[in-house]
Amino acid sequence: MIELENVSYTYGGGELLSNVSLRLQPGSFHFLTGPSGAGKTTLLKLCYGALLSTSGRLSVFEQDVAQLDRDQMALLRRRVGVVHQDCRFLDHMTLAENVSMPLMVSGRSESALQDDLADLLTWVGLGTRLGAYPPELSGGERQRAALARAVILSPDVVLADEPTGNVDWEMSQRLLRLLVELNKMGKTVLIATHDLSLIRAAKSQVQARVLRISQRQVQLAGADL
Ligand SMILES: Nc1ncnc2c1ncn2[C@@H]1O[C@H](COP(=O)(O)OP(=O)(O)OP(=O)(O)O)[C@@H](O)[C@H]1O
Repeated sequence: MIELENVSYTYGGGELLSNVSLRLQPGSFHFLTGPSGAGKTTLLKLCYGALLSTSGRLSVFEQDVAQLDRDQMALLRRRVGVVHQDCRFLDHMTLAENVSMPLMVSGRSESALQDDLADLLTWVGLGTRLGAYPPELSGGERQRAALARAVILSPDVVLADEPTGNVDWEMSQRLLRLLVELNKMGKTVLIATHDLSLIRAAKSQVQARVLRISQRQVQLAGADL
C-alpha cells in the first residue's frame, strides 16, 4: 500500500533520511517514533506527496508518487487522510464547516454531506459542538475534530502526526481508541509520535509495529519499548 525503496530526502541543511526502505501492508497499524527533528513529519509528508523524495522510489497504492500528475495527486490525497500536527483549522468557520471542507471540495451533495458529518462528529464525541468555532474548542476537541476531518472522505490510509500531542492521558487514550477502531474497519494507520507510553498502551488493543527513525534510517523497533 505504501512502499519506500531506498528513499532519501535532502534539504539545504543536509540529508534527513538516507536510503529508507519499508513497506506498509494494507490494514496494518504502525507507529513511527524517534527524537524531535528526526524526520517523522517529513516521512509522513513524503507519503502523501506534500514533499518529494530526493532519490529512491516511493509508491502509494502501487503508483510512483513522483510520477503523478495533478489530478492523480488529488485522487491520492482523497485516499490518504492526514491528521496534521497543528490541526490547521480556519478560525472564522464553524467546526462543522471545517470538518466538512474536504467533502465540499469533492462536490458531494448537501444532504449526504449533512448525514455523514453528523455521524462522524458523533463518533468522535463532538455531535453537540457543530456550531462551535475552533478557538472555542479544547485541545482534545481540536484533535478529535482533526481526526474527523481526516477521515470524512473514507480514506484507505490514515496518517496521524502527533495526534495526541497536546492532550492529557485520558484524552490520548480516547484518540488512540478511535484510531484503533479505524484500523479495525480496515484502514491502514500510521501514527507519528514521540510518546512511548501511547505505543505501550496500544499493544493490548491492536497488533502494531513500531518503526523508529534514528540517524537518518528507519528501523523496526524491538519489543523492549
Ligand atoms: N525542506 C526543508 N527545509 C528546511 N528544513 C527542513 C526541510 N525539511 C525538513 N527540515 C528540517 O528537518 C528536521 C526534521 O523535521 P521533522 O518535522 O520531519 O521532524 P520530526 O521528527 O517530525 O520532529 P518533531 O518530533 O519535533 O515534530 C527539522 O529540523 C526541519 O526543520
